[in-house]
Amino acid sequence: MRFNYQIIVIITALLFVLSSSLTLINYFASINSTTKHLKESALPLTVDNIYTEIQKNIIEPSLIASMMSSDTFMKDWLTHEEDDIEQVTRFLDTIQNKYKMYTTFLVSEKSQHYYTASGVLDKLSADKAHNQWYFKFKNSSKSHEINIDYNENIGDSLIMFINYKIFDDEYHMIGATGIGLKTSYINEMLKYFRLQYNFNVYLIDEQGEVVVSERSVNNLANISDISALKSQLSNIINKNNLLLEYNQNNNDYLLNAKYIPELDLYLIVEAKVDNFTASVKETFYLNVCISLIITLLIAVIIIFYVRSIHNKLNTLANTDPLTELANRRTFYNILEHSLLLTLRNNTPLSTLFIDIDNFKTINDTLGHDIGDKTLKSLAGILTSSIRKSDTVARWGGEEFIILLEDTDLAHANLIAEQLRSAVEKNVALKEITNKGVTISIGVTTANENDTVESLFKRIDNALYTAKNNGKNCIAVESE
Ligand SMILES: Nc1nc2c(ncn2[C@@H]2O[C@H](COP(=O)(O)OP(=O)(O)OP(=O)(O)O)[C@@H](O)[C@H]2O)c(=O)[nH]1
Repeated sequence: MRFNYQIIVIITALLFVLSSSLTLINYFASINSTTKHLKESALPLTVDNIYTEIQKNIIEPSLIASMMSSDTFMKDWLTHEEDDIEQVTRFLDTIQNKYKMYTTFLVSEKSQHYYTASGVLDKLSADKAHNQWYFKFKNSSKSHEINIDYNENIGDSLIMFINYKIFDDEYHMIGATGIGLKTSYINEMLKYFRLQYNFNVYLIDEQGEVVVSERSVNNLANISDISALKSQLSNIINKNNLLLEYNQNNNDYLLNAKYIPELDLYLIVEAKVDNFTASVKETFYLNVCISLIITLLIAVIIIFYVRSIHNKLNTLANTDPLTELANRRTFYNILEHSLLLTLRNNTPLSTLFIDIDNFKTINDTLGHDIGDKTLKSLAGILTSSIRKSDTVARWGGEEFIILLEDTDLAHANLIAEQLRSAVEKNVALKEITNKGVTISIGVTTANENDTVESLFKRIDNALYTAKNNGKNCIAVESE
């Protein structure tokens, strides 16, 4: 019986396909739920959180600047010849310290003086490059603006200015005031959003220009520079709380835009989908490896288990359970093969057919167990008496058969006689049966025309003759 590996391969493949399919289904379900969670919950919630943070960090300064611009003291001071500078510097200093601003300032349209908490810092001139912001702002229609700029009078760091125009009662612009925040502080805030929520956060104006962003991480100048978003600018501007999906450089992004009226800017919160599905992908690869290992382990266990059953069945099918000798079927196959080899190699092949004399009497007088013991003991004697290359089998009942390879009739006769004598004298058999056991043996040798059947017929005749000749003897049936 040959071991069939094909079925093991099919079972292993089926197991692998099954576990891989489940892992794949699980993977796509996880990706879907992660993306859904991102779209429907994480992103909108984060936008609200960030909006609150921005309110705290930018809107509050913006309100302070707005409050400064409408302060009556400021208006009065500007319209009354700017006579007591100390008064205005104290005002600017109080606001700066109270709200922990980096700087506070006031520009007088009339004198073109730039005041800070330390006094007059500069005299503005349209010719000076770093004063250009004021003249642009003055000429714009905006009442306030956010301007990120250097101010060489304050220091070399980049500062975010929140500028508000000051109007008199006739709505003439009489100056500008506001506060300055260090952009490193804004950078820290945006960096916090990125690290805390894994989102890229920035603020754009109506033209799509990026007004506030985390420098060194986000170098985007205008949202239209993202080709996938070029056509979406009007949607971002017109629809509040817009959710967009786009692909840039083979990466999927989700973008949520929200208008912040206090700043007149649009908050953009952008999520790279891969950043959120990376752990799902890692889990997927891990699951594939685990299912592969488990499938292989199951395959190995199946192979070992099926092989052991297969071996047991093989043994059961080919051996006699009582004596553990080859059974009739096995012997038949071996004989068939040996006959072919004999013909081909022209070597002699002999067989001995052995029958225990009066075995029925042993069973009847001493019982079946003793009969079994006698059979086992005789099997041991026969096996140990022949060469390893020869075959001994239990033919059935109390009959045994021996195949003697490369043995002619004379030699087979000699071996038969030795066996007969050894059994007759065997002490163990005498102990088992009290009076000992004898056997009759039929001997023959194969000729070139022999088939398994013709050889059996001859050897059976030989045994019959031996029995008829009085048992405990050998009879030869020549070829
Ligand atoms: N204990 C035992 N007895 C068996 C087994 N197989 C066959 N027998 C018995 O062997 C006996 C064979 O009896 P017979 O065929 O009459 O042969 P015999 O008594 O040896 O007589 P001769 O062959 O003429 O010497 C029968 O009683 C069977 O029941 C077995 O496995 N165990």
